[in-house]
Amino acid sequence: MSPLSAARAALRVYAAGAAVVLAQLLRRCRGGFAEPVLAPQPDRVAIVTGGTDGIGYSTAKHLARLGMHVIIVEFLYCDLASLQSIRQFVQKFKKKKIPLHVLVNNAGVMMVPQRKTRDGFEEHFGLNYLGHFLLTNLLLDTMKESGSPGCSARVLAVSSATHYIGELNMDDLQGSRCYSPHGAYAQSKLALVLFMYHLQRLLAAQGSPVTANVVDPGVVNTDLYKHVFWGTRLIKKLFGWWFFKTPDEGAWTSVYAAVTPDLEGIGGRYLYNEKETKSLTITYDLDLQRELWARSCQMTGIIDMTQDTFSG
Ligand SMILES: NC(=O)c1ccc[n+]([C@@H]2O[C@H](COP(=O)([O-])OP(=O)(O)OC[C@H]3O[C@@H](n4cnc5c(N)ncnc54)[C@H](O)[C@@H]3O)[C@@H](O)[C@H]2O)c1
Repeated sequence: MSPLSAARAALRVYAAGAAVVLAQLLRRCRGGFAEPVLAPQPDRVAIVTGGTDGIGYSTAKHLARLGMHVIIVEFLYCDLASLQSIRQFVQKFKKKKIPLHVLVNNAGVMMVPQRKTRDGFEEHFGLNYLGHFLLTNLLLDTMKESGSPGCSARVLAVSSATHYIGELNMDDLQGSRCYSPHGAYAQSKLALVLFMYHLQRLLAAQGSPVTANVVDPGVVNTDLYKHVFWGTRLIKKLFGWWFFKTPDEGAWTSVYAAVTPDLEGIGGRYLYNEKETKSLTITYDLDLQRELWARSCQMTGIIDMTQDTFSG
């Protein structure tokens, strides 16, 4: 990415954020956000990555209140910036011999300075996207066993409105030529959408009782903003309580998508404010979905089952 493209990416991220904040403000003036009413979920198990803070903590809390057994990644230690740590986490989880009905791929970092994960991937791409790609793939067999027709297991990925201005640079996924923290964050959130859509097609083709959807929490008052420009941090500090959603409000779309009967058997959707909405046009590009999936399999060292499923 050239310096000019990096500046353009920053402006576009701020413009996308401002548009969401404005819409949230209008909604606040018209009565605000209402907590979805959901039925108890006893005997169901969920994993929420990044469940120690912010939206993830609120998601875990709400799911636990509905009666779910919730595993918070970090309490069962998992560093999503390390492929080895993810594999160890999955091994530990599987030793528990419990089912898995809901996986919320929520953890993330935003606009961090250029740095790498333990495996040498750019941090946004490696942690926000690839870490969840590996985690999900390693847990899929358990989820397939845990779901049943009429009571599917559910995979969710927490994306963001920034995906709308994201660009997937297949020639330089690690942003090594010219790093833009804004572009890298947006790319990781775009990759998550492509991932969920492709996964859903794969699961549907296999007739698996597992669905995959994307959730967008809106702009939420959390610590995610600690690396953004100081002026933005100041605005958040002064007006965040009014402009931004609270972490509980930000979690509602995740909680809704995790348990609502309205989405039973339904996947491949982008959900915002508990409603389906369109994602960026290129996210529906099947070739791009397939290409990213294949590259991600190579990068994480897992076998690509896509060819067998779609040709068989
Ligand atoms: N806050 C917002 O306005 C907003 C908007 C759109 C999308 N999101 C997305 O929501 C998700 C949650 O963000 P948040 O706002 O609650 O931020 P947050 O900073 O409050 O929480 C992030 C969580 O991710 C965890 N995490 C970070 N690095 C990790 C690692 N290496 N391994 C395991 N866990 C790790 C942290 O421990 C923390 O629990 C993120 O994916 C973010 O991109 C947030």
